[in-house]
Amino acid sequence: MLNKSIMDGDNPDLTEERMKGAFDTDKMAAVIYGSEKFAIRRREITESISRIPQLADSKPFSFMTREEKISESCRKLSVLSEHWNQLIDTNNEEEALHLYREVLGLEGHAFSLHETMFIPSLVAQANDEQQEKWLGRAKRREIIGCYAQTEMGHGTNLRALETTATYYPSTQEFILHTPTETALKWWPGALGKSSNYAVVVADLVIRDTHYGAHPFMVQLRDEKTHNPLPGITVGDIGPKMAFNGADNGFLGFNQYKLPRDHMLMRHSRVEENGTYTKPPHAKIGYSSMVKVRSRMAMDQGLFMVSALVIAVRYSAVRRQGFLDDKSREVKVLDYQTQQHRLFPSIARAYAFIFCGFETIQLYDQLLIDVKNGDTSGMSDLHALTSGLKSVVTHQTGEGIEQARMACGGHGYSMASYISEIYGVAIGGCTYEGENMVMLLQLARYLVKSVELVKTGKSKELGPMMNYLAEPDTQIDLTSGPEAYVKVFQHAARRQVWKATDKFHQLMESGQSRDIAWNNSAVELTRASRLHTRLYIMETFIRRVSSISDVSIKKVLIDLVNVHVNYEVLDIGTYALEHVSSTQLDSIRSQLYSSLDTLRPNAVSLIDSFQISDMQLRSVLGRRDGHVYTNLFEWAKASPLNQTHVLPSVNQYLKPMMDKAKL
Ligand SMILES: CCCCCCCC/C=C\CCCCCC(=O)SCCNC(=O)CCNC(=O)[C@H](O)C(C)(C)COP(=O)(O)OP(=O)(O)OC[C@H]1O[C@@H](n2cnc3c(N)ncnc32)[C@H](O)[C@@H]1OP(=O)(O)O
Ligand SMILES: Cc1cc2nc3c(=O)[nH]c(=O)nc-3n(C[C@H](O)[C@H](O)[C@H](O)COP(=O)(O)OP(=O)(O)OC[C@H]3O[C@@H](n4cnc5c(N)ncnc54)[C@H](O)[C@@H]3O)c2cc1C
Repeated sequence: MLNKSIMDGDNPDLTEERMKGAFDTDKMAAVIYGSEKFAIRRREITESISRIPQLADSKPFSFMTREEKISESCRKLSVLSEHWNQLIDTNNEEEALHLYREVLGLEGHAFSLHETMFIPSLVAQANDEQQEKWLGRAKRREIIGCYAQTEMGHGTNLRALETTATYYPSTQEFILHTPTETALKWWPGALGKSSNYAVVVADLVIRDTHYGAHPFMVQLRDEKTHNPLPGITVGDIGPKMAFNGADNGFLGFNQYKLPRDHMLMRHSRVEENGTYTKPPHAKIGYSSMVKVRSRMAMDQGLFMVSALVIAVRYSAVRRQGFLDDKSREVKVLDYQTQQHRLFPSIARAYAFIFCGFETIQLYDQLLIDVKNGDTSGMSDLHALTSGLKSVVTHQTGEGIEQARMACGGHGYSMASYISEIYGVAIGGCTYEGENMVMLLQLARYLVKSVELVKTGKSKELGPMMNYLAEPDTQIDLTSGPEAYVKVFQHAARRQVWKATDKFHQLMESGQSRDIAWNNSAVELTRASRLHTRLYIMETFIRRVSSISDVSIKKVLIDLVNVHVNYEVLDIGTYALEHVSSTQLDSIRSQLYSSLDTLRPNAVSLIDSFQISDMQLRSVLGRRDGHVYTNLFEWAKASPLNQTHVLPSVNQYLKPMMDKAKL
């Protein structure tokens, strides 16, 4: 059996799809998740969870209030606490994240930021003694932490954060203070009600000198009563577009005293007498953000996959309209428009996940290098992850929204759960640096790279930048995916140079650097996007070329073909400089035939992600494909259907109708 999801009693339309798949889904899972070992561990963890009934949702999530969602996730966390060690290797971050996704889903919970930013901040920023004191406690979950940086008035411009941490040598303490309303910390996940500790980012002040944003370990609540400590104002910021299982919070300090050794001092130090030692790299304190950005291609890829699992499975059981055979309606997955809506996103999701593996490894390596005193890789990774987080979050949002529309009316129902996936994923366009701002961070790096080429220093170009120094060449589009890489290189190079030239010309015309930058910003963001999409394409092709299993490689090459054709057409306006409109027509034909080629493997390609029904929380995306019966059951469970006559009918509608009858 090639597709391991085939089960007796499943919807025959889905079974038929799974029989058509030309590759082994377990083998594909090993490729997706980086190793056979981890793919097996994922399945084992999912299987073990299913044997603990208390970890199941106590009722459909979509019918829960915000308070119920928060209470439900806390209940499950307490059940999990009895099983951590038997379920996962607690030192393995990927296993922990898989466990969280399976049991708690994506709407957030008390530990939302604990694993993703609080512990990583301690790992990267705390010195050995501080790690000794707090890291073990955090890992054992004796304390719950979050990452409190953004303020009501400033998120993007970290240099303008208003919260101060003023050091007094006489008492060897910092005083944390919130000088204005806009200085209130605002947004941190799990801050409002759950966390009792936070890594707080504040402006370090010593003897009236401001040293800028630095991280501090701060206790917020009493460990026995969970009440806020004196001098601390903390609470929930209210409901959000999605992610409402998380208590994103506000936080204010009123002259709150903090011992000297609570500043995280791996890289910068304040001595007892107030002497300040600066870090080896000015932006080293930003590392927790780079850590999350380096994960975002993977995490967003998985968000997009969840929506695609739902849309592709549903499209294989939804029958509507006719093609040749007028005796039976077709699966909507057979329509070219449906395939065009979904398959390029499947390709992007695979590509994002392969990029994600690469950037996660790059971050882990950087962490080791920085510990050994080598900060030289920081700029490269900052530039790469800034562009990548911006492109993947935007394209993931587009892909999920198309997946929702591909499910027709039922996609709009919470029964599909796609709107929740969209709401959570789209937050990624904003958190960890607003997308435009991060594209402009990459643009700084691109402009500097062009300046190196212009001044004859091409040898100093960073990784992935050599193409900026290369001349345009003839492109032979029949020579395979590499030709499409060339098209992207041409388009990205041209746009990067064009934007840089514009910026330089504006400065030469007398504009200040900042004004010239602002007046070139749209062109600069375009350059960043093209450069990043080139990186994604190259990584995808490189990863697929490295695969040895013949059947897996074949279907992934089909997927690469969908990707490269779609991507080049999508940047048609830039590509036109290098590709004729006749060539674009031929790319269009190739795209349509590559959709056709991929069609028999569509369900197996998304089954390979092995996302459980528990995690998916979608009636439309059920693995067994029994959509209609369960849709009716789901609707019957609506709180509105627990009584025939609602109180509001008796109170308002009936009297109104009765009055109208008189
Ligand atoms: C459990 C399952 C997991 C799945 C996921 C579930 C979903 C999770 C849901 C929710 C999680 C939410 C987590 C979100 C948490 C947050 O949002 S935390 C807050 C994040 N905040 C930001 O990202 C703020 C963005 N702003 C910045 O990063 C900076 O202000 C800035 C980089 C935009 C500017 O910094 P500034 O200090 O003003 O520097 P510049 O003058 O612009 O640049 C000077 C040079 O420094 C270089 N640089 C900047 N940053 C870095 C860095 N990190 N590393 C290396 N270098 C850096 C910059 O490129 C400049 O270099 P040049 O001078 O050479 O050009
Ligand atoms: C779901 C979610 C979870 C979050 N979790 C956390 C958390 O755990 N901890 C935490 O500290 N924070 C958290 N945040 C806050 C988040 O990091 C910030 O909202 C984010 O960094 C954007 O900053 P901002 O809100 O100040 O946006 P703004 O900077 O105010 O953005 C508004 C507009 O201004 C534009 N803009 C701003 N500056 C520039 C510029 N220099 N050039 C061009 N355009 C510019 C932006 O592009 C955008 O269009 C979270 C946010 C969300 C939505």
